[in-house]
Amino acid sequence: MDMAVVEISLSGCRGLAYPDGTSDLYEHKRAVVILIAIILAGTDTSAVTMEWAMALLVNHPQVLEKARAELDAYVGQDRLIDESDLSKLNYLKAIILETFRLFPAAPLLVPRTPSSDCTIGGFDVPCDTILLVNAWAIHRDPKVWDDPTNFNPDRFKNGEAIGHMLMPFGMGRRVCLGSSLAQRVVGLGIGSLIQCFEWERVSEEAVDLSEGKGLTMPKLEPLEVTCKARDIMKKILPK
Ligand code: HEM
Repeated sequence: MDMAVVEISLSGCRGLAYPDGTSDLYEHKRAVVILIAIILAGTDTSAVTMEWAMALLVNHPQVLEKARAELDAYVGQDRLIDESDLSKLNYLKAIILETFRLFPAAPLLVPRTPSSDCTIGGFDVPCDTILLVNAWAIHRDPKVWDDPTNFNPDRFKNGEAIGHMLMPFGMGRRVCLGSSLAQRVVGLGIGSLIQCFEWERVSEEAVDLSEGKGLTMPKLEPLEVTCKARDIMKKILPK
């Protein structure tokens, strides 16, 4: 298909315009729906994950310190973390995996319906039953994880997720198509926050990690923290 111009307007569809002057309203609608799905599925999920990661880090200053040391060793204080650095930052990757484990942004994944009668885990499931996969519970199952409620990035050696029990992006045919982008966005976001600022809780009390309600899983109380710019900020901000 030739390149086409998608014109999105609040008032509705204007058509998908091809270079040869033709247009296609149906294709246009499909393109808009896909774009909206990507924006909806891709923004809040990543933002919520970064908030959980920061909440966990200020509650575990020794983990934050170790992540800062890794960033200072591999990236330094003269330039901002870049996408190409992420593959070397194993501890940062482990922090993000551990955040995904404890607080998956889509805890029930996306509902499934079997197209024929089947058996799942010993249960007879009739065709068209709506099934929910509770990734949140699987991620905290003591049969699968040691000390499951403890935030311990070291369980992901070399920043690698082992096995199939970590499923923040779902699994199978309908797996999240933005998972690679999301891991980079969250990695760069959290990495630059750690590199550029010193973070602390607003009080001695640990940040409350209760979950709120929502399509994605937000913190019940929005995160409040204090931050102080590190020296790198003087170098990277325009004079
Ligand atoms: C931390 C960030 C993200 C998390 C935790 C996340 C999680 C998920 C999960 C659990 C699913 C359902 C998969 C399943 O049921 O097997 C999903 C689907 C999807 N995600 Fe993500 N996602 C994230 C970021 C993104 C981004 C950045 C994009 C796009 C740019 C995106 C686009 C989508 C789309 C389009 C689907 C539907 C796929 C389908 O039904 O075929 N997601 N995501």
